[in-house]
Amino acid sequence: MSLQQHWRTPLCLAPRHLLPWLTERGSLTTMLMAHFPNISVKVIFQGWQAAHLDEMDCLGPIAHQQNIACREVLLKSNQQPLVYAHSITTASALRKGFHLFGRSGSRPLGALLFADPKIQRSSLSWCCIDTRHPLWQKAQAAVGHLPQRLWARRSVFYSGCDKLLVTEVFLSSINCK
Ligand SMILES: C=C(O[C@@H]1C=C(C(=O)O)C=C[C@H]1O)C(=O)O
Repeated sequence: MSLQQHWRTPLCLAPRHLLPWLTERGSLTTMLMAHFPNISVKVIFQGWQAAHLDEMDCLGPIAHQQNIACREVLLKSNQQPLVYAHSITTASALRKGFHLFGRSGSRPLGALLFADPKIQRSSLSWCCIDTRHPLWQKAQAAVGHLPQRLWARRSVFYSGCDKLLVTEVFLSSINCK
């Protein structure tokens, strides 16, 4: 059955082994480190990019007028990619609440986000993305061959009025040990 691609997909449709990963409210990086050896962050892209249509509304109307700062990474265990992550924020947020976004480098973004008590996180939402979704296509460009459908989650981090949208796509190698 081909699931509709929308971010209100009920979790009951997700594979059981992915549920702990899809629902983790703390740092995903920290959870990966607890289950896999030698976690590293490979930065695929860090710069300005247009937001995808299904992301625009998450950042609010300001995102329709401003450039969007984007960071794409692979979280890997040794050389095995586990998660493709895509994070976006606005130019004005870069100057204020998420001024460290552009300087994370190969440090996991979560190390910055979860260290700041002023930063709050919205609820998680989930989607089973397929080859039509731009993030599936970007993950494939980064990783190579991928299953036709991948489960992803996303949430908005808030620093005051500033917003950062983080989307994490779980690659087939991740299996909650
Ligand atoms: C938000 C977190 O940071 C992780 C690391 C990211 C990065 O370095 O760009 C992006 C998303 C997350 O998978 C986390 O650890 O939960």
